[in-house]
Amino acid sequence: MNTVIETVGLKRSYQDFDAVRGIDFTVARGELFALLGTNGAGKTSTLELLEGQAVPSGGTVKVLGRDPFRDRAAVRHRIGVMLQEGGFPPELTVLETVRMWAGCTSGARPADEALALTDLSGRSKVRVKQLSGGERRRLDLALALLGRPEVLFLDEPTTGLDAQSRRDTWDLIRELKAQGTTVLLTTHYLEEAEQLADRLAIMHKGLIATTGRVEDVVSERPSRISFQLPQDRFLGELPPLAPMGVTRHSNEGGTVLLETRDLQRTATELLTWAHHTGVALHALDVRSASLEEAFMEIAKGLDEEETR
Ligand SMILES: Nc1ncnc2c1ncn2[C@@H]1O[C@H](COP(=O)(O)OP(=O)(O)OP(=O)(O)O)[C@@H](O)[C@H]1O
Repeated sequence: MNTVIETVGLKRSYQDFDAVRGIDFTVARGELFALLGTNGAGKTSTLELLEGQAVPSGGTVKVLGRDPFRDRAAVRHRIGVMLQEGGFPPELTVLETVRMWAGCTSGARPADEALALTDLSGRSKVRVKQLSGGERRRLDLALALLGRPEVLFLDEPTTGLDAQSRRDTWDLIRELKAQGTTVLLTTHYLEEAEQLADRLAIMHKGLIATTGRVEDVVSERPSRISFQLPQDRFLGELPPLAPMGVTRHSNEGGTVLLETRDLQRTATELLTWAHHTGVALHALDVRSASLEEAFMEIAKGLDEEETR
């Protein structure tokens, strides 16, 4: 594996508050790694350490084999950074902003190319202060792409974008990845991680709660089947639940909920039973585990552990 980003026991504290409490992860060349987490989990604090904007309080971070803070001169021109809130001079036009930035970037793409990539060509003469929130995000991205970076750091790149712009940005990120760019992004949109990420980490209160490929993180969670039995039927009439693959069950207010790690087997056996006994399962809902459920359970589970 050609490791491009590596953190070991990485920590960041603000005065006496530990925002990042020792995290380890690696990102290989050409990979897209998504950092997810609840508000205040420590994503931006981590990203800033990777970008060389701050010194860790503990542990180590390497980007392209170097310390991004100490070896800033060697690393800076090989990375692209899209901050959560880029600050631009409000009176400059979009084109002037890109040209100004290009002047400080070695080997910059032509300004027109950066604007075309981010679908801002039609807005080049508009002053920055007149852009919508979504257009500003795209201008941020255009600037991050100017130096044809090997590694791209994107902090919530599609926040504030409408559905179409979000999908266009995903296409652009996929294209950059196909060209070999390594991408680390933070996002609150779980669908974004599902669409783009090769691997992800879910952070909670300064720690990584789980990490892996999307399917691995999701497969740790159970799938669910829920339905209502007719009033003259009882849960006990079903075949034994454990051999059907059911790991947990409940029956609240007439709604039966079955959890299973073998959705196909459980659903098949349930429907076969219903067919043979002539029972109608009302409001039947069969649902695979999703990243959203994994996320919610992790956040909830860790909170419960802390309050114990
Ligand atoms: N400069 C600072 N001084 C003190 N505390 C800070 C500072 N910056 C961030 N924090 C705190 O550190 C914690 C982590 O913040 P961070 O911005 O890294 O979280 P995040 O995961 O990016 O959150 P969000 O999803 O809300 O953007 C939060 O509790 C935040 O209040």
